[in-house]
Amino acid sequence: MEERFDAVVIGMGPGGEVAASQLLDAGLRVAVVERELIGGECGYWACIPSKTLLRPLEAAAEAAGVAGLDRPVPDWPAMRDYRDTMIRHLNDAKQVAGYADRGAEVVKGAARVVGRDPWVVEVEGRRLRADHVVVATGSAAARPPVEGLEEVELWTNRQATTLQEIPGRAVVVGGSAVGVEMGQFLARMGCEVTLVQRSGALMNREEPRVGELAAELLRGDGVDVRTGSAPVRALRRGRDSVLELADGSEAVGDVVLLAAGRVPRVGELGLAELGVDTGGAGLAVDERCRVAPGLWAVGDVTGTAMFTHVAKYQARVAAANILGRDRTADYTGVPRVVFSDPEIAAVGLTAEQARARGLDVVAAEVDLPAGLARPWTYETEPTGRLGVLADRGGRVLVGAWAVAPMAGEWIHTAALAIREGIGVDRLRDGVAQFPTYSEGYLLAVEALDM
Ligand SMILES: Cc1cc2nc3c(=O)[nH]c(=O)nc-3n(C[C@H](O)[C@H](O)[C@H](O)COP(=O)(O)OP(=O)(O)OC[C@H]3O[C@@H](n4cnc5c(N)ncnc54)[C@H](O)[C@@H]3O)c2cc1C
Ligand SMILES: NC(=O)c1ccc[n+]([C@@H]2O[C@H](COP(=O)([O-])OP(=O)(O)OC[C@H]3O[C@@H](n4cnc5c(N)ncnc54)[C@H](O)[C@@H]3O)[C@@H](O)[C@H]2O)c1
Repeated sequence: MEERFDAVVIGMGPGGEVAASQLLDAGLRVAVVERELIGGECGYWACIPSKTLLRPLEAAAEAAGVAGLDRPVPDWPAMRDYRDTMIRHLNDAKQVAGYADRGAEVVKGAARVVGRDPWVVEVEGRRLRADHVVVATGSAAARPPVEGLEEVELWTNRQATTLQEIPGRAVVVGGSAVGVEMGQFLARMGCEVTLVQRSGALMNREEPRVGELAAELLRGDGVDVRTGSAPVRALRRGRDSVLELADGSEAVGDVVLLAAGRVPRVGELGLAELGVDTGGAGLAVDERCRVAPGLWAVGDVTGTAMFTHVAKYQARVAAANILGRDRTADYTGVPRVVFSDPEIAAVGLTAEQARARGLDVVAAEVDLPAGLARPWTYETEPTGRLGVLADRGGRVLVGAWAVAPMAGEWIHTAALAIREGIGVDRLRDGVAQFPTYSEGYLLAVEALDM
């Protein structure tokens, strides 16, 4: 027998939760399907535990960096306990009850789409028929094709973010957001970290300068950063987990942490069998987050910028369209923040991306302590760099990055300017609060040769 719904949401990470909430609030009859925990990767094994673990180390470094305070000593059992509170001890009973109270049919189990026109979703022997299906199944850690990987003590983000004890030595494979955040966390907790990055630079989707600064800050924490090298073979030597690298060297640890990207969770849904194209780097969606009539996808599964804020944004776009309000997604000016200490933030285009779009761009980089008061009131040995990129023709900002304290907060000035097309001349007329890091934008736009 088929149970009938207006919408079925598959996967209840941040994308699924926002989609389901909007549809429930609008009075639709909604079934939500989750095979693990409501809250998704983000809530239990990604954003929330990683940011919770990084914060005490940032606070300790901040205390050590001001006059008159000593560096506090991290209390690992207390940090671990708070992390466990934040990840709800991997228990989503309250979330399940909360959605049921709001009128959702909550179904725990792995969903498969088994029928089209109308859409039918099968979970644990139940058949859920719906006018709309929202796929929000997220992504899993990519496993690089390295011979012998099964031999070593292998961690993904899941083991890293729920770790109980700090390993003595770790090899981190991948040098972008996960690698930089977890590499710094482990190093600051006393672990000997080797970070192996295939690309010639860390954070290789950002400006090369950002990668240089990221490498500098990790090296400052004692991380052995090896760029331009990837593992070719893995093996166990006694208790050691060993990676042989393409350049002939070795990286040795007690654990090997995979931070080499994510793979959208598409394959197990049965969509290919129903004629849906699943061949790309994610479930392809149009600007309304539609895959096919009545079929929608949001979040990491779409392979679009894999961030929680993007998943939630796409969910708002898809829900609006399901509810009959025409809305399209615009990814201009979406911020990208790595929560290292100091934070690494970026938004918009890199110079290379801008030139590929035919823009005539001009860049400027400023040393914030050289021009501002705030870095000096903030810490005794201040650091901070801000870069901006402008289009000469349109006289607007098209990109920005910052490596500085709290950059993840004040990058939003640039995000808004880029999204709304606020002109360089208008920014040059800006008045930011004294003394703040935000004043850096005036220095940077004044430094632009245009
Ligand atoms: C270590 C780490 C740190 C991160 N930190 C940040 C950060 O600070 N900020 C940020 O913006 N992003 C961060 N990200 C990225 C962020 O976690 C993802 O972009 C976000 O989780 C995507 O949300 P989602 O809803 O698409 O998917 P997910 O959070 O992956 O949720 C998908 C859900 O679908 C369920 N599911 C899958 N298949 C099925 C099925 N067949 N049937 C039923 N249920 C299914 C899963 O169990 C899961 O609960 C981080 C990622 C990692 C790995
Ligand atoms: N603060 C945040 O918002 C945050 C934090 C963590 C993760 N995330 C998101 O989660 C996703 C996954 O992050 P990620 O850092 O794992 O992936 P990523 O795709 O951003 O970067 C993977 C890195 O690994 C490198 N790499 C790939 N294969 C390799 C190999 N075989 N050997 C060595 N290096 C290799 C790549 O050059 C790349 O720099 C990203 O979309 C990221 O934006 C966001």
